[in-house]
Amino acid sequence: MKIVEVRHPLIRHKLGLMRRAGISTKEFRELASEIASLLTYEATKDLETTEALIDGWAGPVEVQRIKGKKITIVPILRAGLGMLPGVLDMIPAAKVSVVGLQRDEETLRPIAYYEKLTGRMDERIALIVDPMLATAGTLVATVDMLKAAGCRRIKGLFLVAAPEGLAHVEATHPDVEIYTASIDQGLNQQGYILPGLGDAGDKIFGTKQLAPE
Ligand SMILES: O=P(O)(O)OC[C@H]1O[C@H](OP(=O)(O)OP(=O)(O)O)[C@H](O)[C@@H]1O
Ligand SMILES: O=c1cc[nH]c(=O)[nH]1
Ligand SMILES: [Mg+2]
Repeated sequence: MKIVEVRHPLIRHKLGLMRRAGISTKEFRELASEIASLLTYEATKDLETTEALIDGWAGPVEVQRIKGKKITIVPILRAGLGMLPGVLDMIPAAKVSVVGLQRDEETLRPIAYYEKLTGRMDERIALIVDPMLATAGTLVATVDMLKAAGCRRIKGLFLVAAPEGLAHVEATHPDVEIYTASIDQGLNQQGYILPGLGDAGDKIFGTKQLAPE
């Protein structure tokens, strides 16, 4: 299975800023979006291009264009919305397919509450975006939805991933590619990633903060 921890200095620096206790909503949002742009750059390195002849300023010129039906971005509500602007900065014409899932705080199982996918999913590369890959229950349920809609090429972009979640994805959907800014130490008893970022949804939306244990 392809798992890429993107260890670029800009990403490492920005992720370090995100880990500070007491970070503001504004700063957390900005950094989530900036790292999302950098992860998108890495995750789209293998897109196929095709040549086209166009009228340039000095006459005909051969240029490259991305081939085929292209990409749909799949933000997972809520927290995935925090990465969406950064991904759209890199791929402004992409269709966006939104899914909504929330983890039950007791069982840690995801509850799906929304699904609105764009057309022709079988012809697109899906770029799932979510800041956190913890147990991976949310990602596995999202991939199930996308595959049921015919999607065959799926990549996931995460700010932080836990080894337990990566093992879960590898056991269930080894064809999915994962790009993350960091593979962290692991999960605590409440299913939060350590050292992690805390509750990414709360930090992006300015709702309740996770109290330190
Ligand atoms: O890998 P998992 O164990 O499934 O956990 C990861 C999920 O948990 C968080 O969302 P949350 O359920 O808190 O929803 P929210 O985005 O609405 O806050 C996070 O944004 C992921 O979607
Ligand atoms: O560490 C975690 C795990 C799940 N969801 C979060 O927001 N943070
Ligand atoms: Mg949350």
